[in-house]
Amino acid sequence: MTQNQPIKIALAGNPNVGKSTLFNTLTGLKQHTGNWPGKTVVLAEGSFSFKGREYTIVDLPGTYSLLSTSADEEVARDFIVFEKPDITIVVVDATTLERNLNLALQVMEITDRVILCINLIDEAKKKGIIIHENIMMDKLGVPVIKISARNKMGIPLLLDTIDRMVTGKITTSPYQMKYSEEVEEKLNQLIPKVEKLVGNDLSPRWLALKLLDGDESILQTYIKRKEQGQGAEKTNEYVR
Ligand SMILES: Nc1nc2c(ncn2[C@@H]2O[C@H](COP(=O)(O)OP(=O)(O)OP(=O)(O)O)[C@@H](O)[C@H]2O)c(=O)[nH]1
Ligand SMILES: [Mg+2]
Repeated sequence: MTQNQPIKIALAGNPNVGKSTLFNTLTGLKQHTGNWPGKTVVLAEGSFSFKGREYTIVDLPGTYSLLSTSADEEVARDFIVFEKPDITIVVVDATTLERNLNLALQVMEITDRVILCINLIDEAKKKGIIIHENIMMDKLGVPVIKISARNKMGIPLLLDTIDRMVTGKITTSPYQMKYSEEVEEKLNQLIPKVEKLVGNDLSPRWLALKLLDGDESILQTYIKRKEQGQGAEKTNEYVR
């Protein structure tokens, strides 16, 4: 992250949680949004500035997981893995928080530069749902911000949190899922080998998990991109 290059932000989240609404709120762009799931199929990129810094922001397709069982999941996952956004904002629906956290935990396995954005807080209030963001923040190890993207509520705090993350005033230590003893043992054997292959390019633990799961697609993509000399700069490839 250098001073004169824009900071890259990715918006990830389940379908229909308000990612595009937040994207429009932040960028002021009039991107068309609708209330049916899976609508975002190509990546839209916008920009904004805050406290003298330029940001680019990419609206990823809505997915329930990053297991690459669908094209959308693969696009979202590959963007986070290979384009390495400086910050990934995971947008979740305050009224279906538990289900949404599945994706958040998966993102947190790939990158530690995560902000959890709990959207539709107005709907949650109507339903009497109370969310203790400080407890969540402690448990998850990343900033947790309550917003209503449509009503532009919580946006100043979100921007401030982005700024403090960029300037290193906030450091994160995302909660890492622990697996069974057997899996953890295999991971311990595999991680040093994976580290030799990918160094710091990808999270070795996450890649080792994928390999244990029988998913070699990320490693193959990594090798292919390496051969083609594609670095983290090639964002435009994904962008409309
Ligand atoms: N009540 C309420 N509705 C919201 C809020 N934010 C977004 N919505 C609505 O939620 C619906 C989905 O919003 P989108 O921004 O299209 O959601 P998305 O996550 O981009 O959806 P996909 O691209 O399909 O994954 C729209 O009808 C929005 O108006 C909010 O803060 N409160
Ligand atoms: Mg959308």
